Amino acid sequence: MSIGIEQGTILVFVGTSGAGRKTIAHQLGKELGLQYIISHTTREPRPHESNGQAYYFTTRREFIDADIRGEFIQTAEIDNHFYGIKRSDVEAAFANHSVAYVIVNRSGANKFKYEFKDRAIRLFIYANKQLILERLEARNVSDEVISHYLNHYIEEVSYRKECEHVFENLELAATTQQVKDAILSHIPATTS
Ligand SMILES: Nc1ncnc2c1ncn2[C@@H]1O[C@H](COP(=O)(O)OP(=O)(O)OP(=O)(O)O)[C@@H](O)[C@H]1O
Ligand SMILES: Nc1nc2c(ncn2[C@@H]2O[C@H](COP(=O)(O)O)[C@@H](O)[C@H]2O)c(=O)[nH]1
Repeated sequence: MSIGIEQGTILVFVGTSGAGRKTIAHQLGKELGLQYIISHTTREPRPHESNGQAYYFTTRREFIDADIRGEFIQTAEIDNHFYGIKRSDVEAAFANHSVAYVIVNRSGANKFKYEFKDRAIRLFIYANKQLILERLEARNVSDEVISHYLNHYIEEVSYRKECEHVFENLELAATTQQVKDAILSHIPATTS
């Protein structure tokens, strides 16, 4: 069944980098049958990231050309890298799903809210800076990535007041359940 971009609901996972957005979003994506809309980026893949899974990795030239052709629904420049989600990927997601999700920063969340209005549900997930640092160090994440995460902390954390739902991710299973309950308050349990 084709829902179309005009009727689909978009879940916008936003928050402080490293707080657990990806872990929670993908877990619930699997459980609830939600379609992930993958971003395009010009940054280098990190260890364990493959093309078409975490991101579509692309060159600056390709990204700029696609942007000039008006292919992106939104773009952001973060730490000298471009990120964006293509309108065609959003349309493809809603061709056979009524609910899809994205994982973006605050400017991306604002853009989806502007485009989808009440059909955009912003789920803000955060943890305190010290906790993020400890979790990332425990996972042997590089110093460069850690400082990239923490440099944007203040800018991102202040966005929580504008979001429909806010979660502090202390205990993973409990937070995942809270996010699930919030999602199910907007959509039926079977979505695809
Ligand atoms: N409640 C939790 N307790 C301990 N570790 C957690 C918890 N939630 C997530 N983590 C771990 O924290 C790390 C960061 O999580 P994740 O990659 O999901 O964050 P993120 O917010 O999506 O970050 P980004 O998108 O900026 O990379 C992962 O190693 C994940 O397993
Ligand atoms: N506005 C957008 N933000 C995006 C997009 N894709 C990812 N992101 C956010 O960028 C930062 C950095 O991500 P990282 O993977 O390089 O650490 C993070 O907050 C992402 O959620 C996008 O298409 N648009």
